Amino acid sequence: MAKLFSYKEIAEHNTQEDLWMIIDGKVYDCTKFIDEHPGGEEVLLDLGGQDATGPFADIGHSDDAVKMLADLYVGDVDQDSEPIAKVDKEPVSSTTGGEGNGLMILALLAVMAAVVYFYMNSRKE
Ligand code: HEM
Repeated sequence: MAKLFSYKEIAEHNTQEDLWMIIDGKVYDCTKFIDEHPGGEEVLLDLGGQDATGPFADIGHSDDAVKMLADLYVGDVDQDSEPIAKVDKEPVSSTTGGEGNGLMILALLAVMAAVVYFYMNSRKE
């Protein structure tokens, strides 16, 4: 039976010296392949420890590329394990962004109100 790895465990393999990724529920150790990848090492490093199913498919990799995966296979994803929240910081920054936008709209409204006020006043004179 294939060895099962939790999302958390897989996520820890995200460096140039130790790089795993998930494609179609399977776990691949791409460490030795980083230097050989025709698409460059950057894209692989960016997806280290994560699910690369979408990006891998989007490129339209050849059958040869798909066959290469067999050599890198180390096991399967434990689907019962807790998926890693993509980027923890994201909701925080988007909330801050939201607040920033709200303040910006308020400031704009205040400026517009002031402009209208002065315009009306200047017409009265
Ligand atoms: C371990 C997994 C991967 C293997 C074995 C692999 C293999 C290959 C191979 C053999 C090629 C040459 C073209 C082809 O035969 O399709 C290629 C190109 C490429 N790969 Fe990957 N790849 C992997 C993962 C990824 C991932 C996750 C990305 C993320 C975006 C990626 C992006 C690219 C790009 C941009 C090219 C260049 C395409 C071009 O210039 O036409 N690859 N890859």
